[in-house]
Amino acid sequence: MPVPPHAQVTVRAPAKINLGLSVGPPRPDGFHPLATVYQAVALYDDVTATLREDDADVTVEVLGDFADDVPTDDSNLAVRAARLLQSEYDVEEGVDLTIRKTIPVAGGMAGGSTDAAATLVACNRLWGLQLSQSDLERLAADLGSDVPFCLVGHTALGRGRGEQVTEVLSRGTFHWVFAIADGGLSTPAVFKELDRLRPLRRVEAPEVRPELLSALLSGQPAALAVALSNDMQDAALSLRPELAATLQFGLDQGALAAMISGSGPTCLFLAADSRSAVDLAVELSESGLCRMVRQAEGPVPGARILPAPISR
Ligand SMILES: C[C@](O)(CO)[C@H](O)COP(=O)(O)OP(=O)(O)OC[C@H]1O[C@@H](n2ccc(N)nc2=O)[C@H](O)[C@@H]1O
Ligand SMILES: Nc1ncnc2c1ncn2[C@@H]1O[C@H](COP(=O)(O)OP(=O)(O)OP(=O)(O)O)[C@@H](O)[C@H]1O
Repeated sequence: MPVPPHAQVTVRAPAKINLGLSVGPPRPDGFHPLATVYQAVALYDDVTATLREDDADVTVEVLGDFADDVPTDDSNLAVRAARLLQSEYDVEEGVDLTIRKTIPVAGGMAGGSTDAAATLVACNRLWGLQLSQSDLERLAADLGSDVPFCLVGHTALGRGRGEQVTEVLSRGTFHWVFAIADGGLSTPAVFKELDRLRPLRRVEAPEVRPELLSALLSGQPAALAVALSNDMQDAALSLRPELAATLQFGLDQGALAAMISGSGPTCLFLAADSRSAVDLAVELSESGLCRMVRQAEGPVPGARILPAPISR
């Protein structure tokens, strides 16, 4: 039976990378203050929300490359996002969620966070809540530090624990290649390892490097390559030393820069142009150093509703 309009909404949700990730000493609440520059890249999960009119249940089904690694109970971040909307706005309807996953799980690319952001956008439309972008950003911050950025997308500065997001000017398009590792890394475990490796008294307040902001304004990949930084890289490499060989391989094959993505273990490479990105992706695929390789451009917008398919 055909589904009536607005009984089903699909939202496209991008992965994020951190072009700069500066981490301060832990706060009393256990979170670390950050100064980060996020960029949304064209590697997407699609979240489809289908209305349940007869009850308030929330269900989730996960399809795609990494489906087996994603929980389908109430710990799924997309389910948590739907339930948060229900409880805050006394919603009496339910939703069936389908996540088509392309973003690696526990890969340092905010896969779960972006599914949560997409679910907020989808259910806002599905349930006719008419919440503003700033309402959604407030709810997003309750779901996770990366979730507000996943709503906003493009290139943005993240402060606080990462949830305070302001857009940053960036010119042009950058070409990224991702080496996706076997298995994931737990974000809290990588923050813990970072604290173990650094003598805390000497950890300074987090800051964004001015050369990163000017490189983004210039739109020049060579300028961006020397401005990238990630304070979590040493901690991720300490937990997964074999990733150093993947980073070095990419540099040997002509990447302008190589870095761990967020908390890892995904390795990201900046290519000079789309042609070099294809060449690098082929070499990495044949290297046997990673589970799979993906290419994506950035920046791209945050979670966005896709046009409904045309039906007869
Ligand atoms: C590593 C990054 O991806 C960089 O953008 C984020 O900081 C992580 O963001 P996230 O996965 O949305 O993290 P949350 O779900 O908010 O927090 C998960 C756990 O990570 C740690 N955490 C997270 C963010 C932060 N600024 N400091 C932290 O110490 C805490 O142990 C927290 O309990
Ligand atoms: N919708 C979801 N997609 C992926 N993982 C989810 C989801 N919901 C809950 N999880 C759980 O969250 C954990 C972290 O997954 P996620 O893919 O968000 O990590 P990440 O990309 O490293 O996060 P970040 O970059 O925000 O730190 C997974 O191990 C999984 O158990």
